[in-house]
Amino acid sequence: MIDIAVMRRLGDFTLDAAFAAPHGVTAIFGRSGSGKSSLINCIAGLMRPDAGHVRIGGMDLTQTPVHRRRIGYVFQDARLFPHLDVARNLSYGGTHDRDAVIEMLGLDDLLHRRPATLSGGEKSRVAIGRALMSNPQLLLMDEPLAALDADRKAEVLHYLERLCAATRVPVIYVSHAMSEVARLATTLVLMEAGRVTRFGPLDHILSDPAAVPLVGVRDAGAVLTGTVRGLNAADGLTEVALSAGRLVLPGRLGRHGDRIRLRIPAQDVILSLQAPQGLSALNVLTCHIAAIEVGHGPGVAVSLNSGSDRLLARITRRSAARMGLVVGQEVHAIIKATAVAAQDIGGAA
Ligand SMILES: Nc1ncnc2c1ncn2[C@@H]1O[C@H](COP(=O)(O)OP(=O)(O)OP(=O)(O)O)[C@@H](O)[C@H]1O
Repeated sequence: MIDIAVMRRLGDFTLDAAFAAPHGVTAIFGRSGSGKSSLINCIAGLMRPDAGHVRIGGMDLTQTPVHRRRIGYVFQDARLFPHLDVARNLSYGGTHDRDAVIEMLGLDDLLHRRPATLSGGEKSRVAIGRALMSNPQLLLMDEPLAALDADRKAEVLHYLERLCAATRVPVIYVSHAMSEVARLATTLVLMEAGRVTRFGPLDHILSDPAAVPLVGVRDAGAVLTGTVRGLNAADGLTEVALSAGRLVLPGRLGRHGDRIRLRIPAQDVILSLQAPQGLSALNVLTCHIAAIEVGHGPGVAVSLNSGSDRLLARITRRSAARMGLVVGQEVHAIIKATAVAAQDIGGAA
């Protein structure tokens, strides 16, 4: 269990953040300036909180000297030693699980290279490997993909997914990119102006219409887990089975039987009272309205039950009134296949 409550004044800014999370991957999400880095620095011991505690498995790290905290830290920039090759960079902090880490992060072919010859994505993978080989009791990652271009991001995200699914080391992952968070995390911590506004299981928060203003309307969207049922090579579409329906999505998304996670942006879900016909969209799920949350603006967030899955739709207040939407009502959710972007699809942890 991770149990954190820290207070720290920084000029005009006050960090006053508290949350608890089970082991697993905890994502700290918030916009720039919300205090994510200050919080992670307090956890790492790089910044001293004025008050509070950071308990990991019962040990209060704020009462533990930094060199005894056993924290692995991966920064935005890889911070490798330029004069050492990858093998020596990796073993700098220790050689814990060396072979497994090298295999998991695909580092075998890089061991004799110097950092200057590596791509940004390769550097990131080495930095993550180095942190793991120091045998940490907690792994902190502060926007590890922020400095990478889209292709390198996708490459490292793939390895991070494997790591997050396989490792028993609790991970705290800081990001302001919801597509990363939704693919990696089990617990979500939302931050705003130095405070934690919400924390809990990622799928609960992302399908909760009341959390939409905290997540941000553009980033709002439920995360579902489905099973790959088949790839149609002729038209390049993959069929994914959900608990009460199927989605057809573009691209090759794993192999038959794989469990995958999908993030479906709330703004890309259209609601219909009747089962639609003669529509180009391939994905229609029959749902029941679980909750309706009227925001301050023109939007309304609607959460939907489809079997045991939860979807989230964001429609205008005007549409909701015109359709007479009420809790319990049956509606049809239409999802355009291309609304689910490649970066929003990943292996299920
Ligand atoms: N040493 C300091 N003195 C004064 N203000 C500080 C100090 N360190 C951070 N701040 C302020 O605290 C706030 C939170 O900063 P922090 O870097 O923790 O945010 P963040 O959520 O990590 O942002 P980003 O995503 O841009 O990295 C900012 O307004 C920042 O200017």
